Amino acid sequence: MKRFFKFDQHHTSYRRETVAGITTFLTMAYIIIVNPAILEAAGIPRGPSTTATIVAAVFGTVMMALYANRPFAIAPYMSENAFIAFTVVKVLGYTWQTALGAVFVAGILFTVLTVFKVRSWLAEAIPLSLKCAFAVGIGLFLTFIGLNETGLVTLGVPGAPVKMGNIASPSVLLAVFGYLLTVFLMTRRIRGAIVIGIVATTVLSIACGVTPMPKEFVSLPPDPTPIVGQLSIANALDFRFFPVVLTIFIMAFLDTVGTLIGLSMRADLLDEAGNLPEIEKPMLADALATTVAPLLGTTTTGAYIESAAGIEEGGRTGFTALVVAGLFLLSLFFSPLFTIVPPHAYGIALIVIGSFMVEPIKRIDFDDFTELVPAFLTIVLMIFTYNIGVGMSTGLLTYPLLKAAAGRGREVSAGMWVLALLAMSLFIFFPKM
Ligand SMILES: Nc1nc2[nH]cnc2c(=O)[nH]1
Repeated sequence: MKRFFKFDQHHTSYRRETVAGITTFLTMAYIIIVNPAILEAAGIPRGPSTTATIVAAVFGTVMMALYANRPFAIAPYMSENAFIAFTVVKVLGYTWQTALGAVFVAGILFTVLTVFKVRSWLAEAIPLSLKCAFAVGIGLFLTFIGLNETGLVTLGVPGAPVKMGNIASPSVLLAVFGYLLTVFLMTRRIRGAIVIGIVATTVLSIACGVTPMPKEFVSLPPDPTPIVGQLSIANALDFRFFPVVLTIFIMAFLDTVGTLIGLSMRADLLDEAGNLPEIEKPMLADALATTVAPLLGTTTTGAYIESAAGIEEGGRTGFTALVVAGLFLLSLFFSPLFTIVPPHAYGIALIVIGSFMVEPIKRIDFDDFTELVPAFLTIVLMIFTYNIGVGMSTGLLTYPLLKAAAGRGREVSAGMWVLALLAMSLFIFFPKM
């Protein structure tokens, strides 16, 4: 087993990988509740949707573990479920069956492009400054999500979109306690600091009566058959639906590429040229997960930014992903237990991870405007539009344009121009709200 997962090459151990897997799982377990809750707005029934969410995560993450041997977890994307529920179904008026058809078409397209190595060719065309910006932007985006989940930052007033939360409320105080505990443990270099922080905060929260004790610990998974195989591929292929299919495709395409590169940078898995060796493998795991998810009755599924939590705990191989998949599988039967972890407990991990993920900012050339500006726009738009795809698209579009404007167009590779075109089409076709 150790040889299969190449533990020696990655200087890792069962203990470290297991702690990493538990950490990543606890950081992303919210998806078991949140994904079905969001998709209910699209009309997908919550019970079957919970089972579909878990099974999609297990499928993708097992592929990532056993085929790609990378410490990345896979689950349905939050940016995409919201886009599908609120924009495609609620605003544009399509059925969820048609929307899932679009996800399936995008998944097939991903798979074909991955098999023909087009995706890895494009990923390798991205310059180092943008790759660093992806990692930094994702880190700060995670922090922003964490600050919001813990209640430290809340929705603002007109003219000031965010404001400080109520720091006297018990849940916010618990989050502050959990955060300080976690960073203290990290300063003392204690492995598992993030898990300890999450679990200690959850236990204290239950003890203080802020989080209710679950009424039961074991439950049978809801029957998913009402939504399995209900997607409508024929409707999704209607040419009037093309902008939606393209948007789903581009958003997921850029998100996955950026996430894989950003996480790999943090895990020190990139080679000297800044590329991830055998990147086709995690990409194929991700592409197949996106293809299978709509068949199960859920939305675009891909490599999760929360995997950064396990990477911080030292997770380097597919064994970390295998632990995550195993815990997701268990959650099919123990969901009341796993889902008690409140947002003010898992949010802590997201804030902590952000502080590590900003490190590559020092590799961005601040003295060269043609490198600095696209990287800067990537980072700030990722956070302030609350959309990884928009930040990346802006960086990918402005990079070649600024190089050309500076008379340095020759520094831009062919693949980068293709990405710029893809990025531009996101802005053209992104359905207007
Ligand atoms: N990469 C990525 N990770 C996520 N984790 C939760 N939602 C998302 C998402 O939309 N993209």
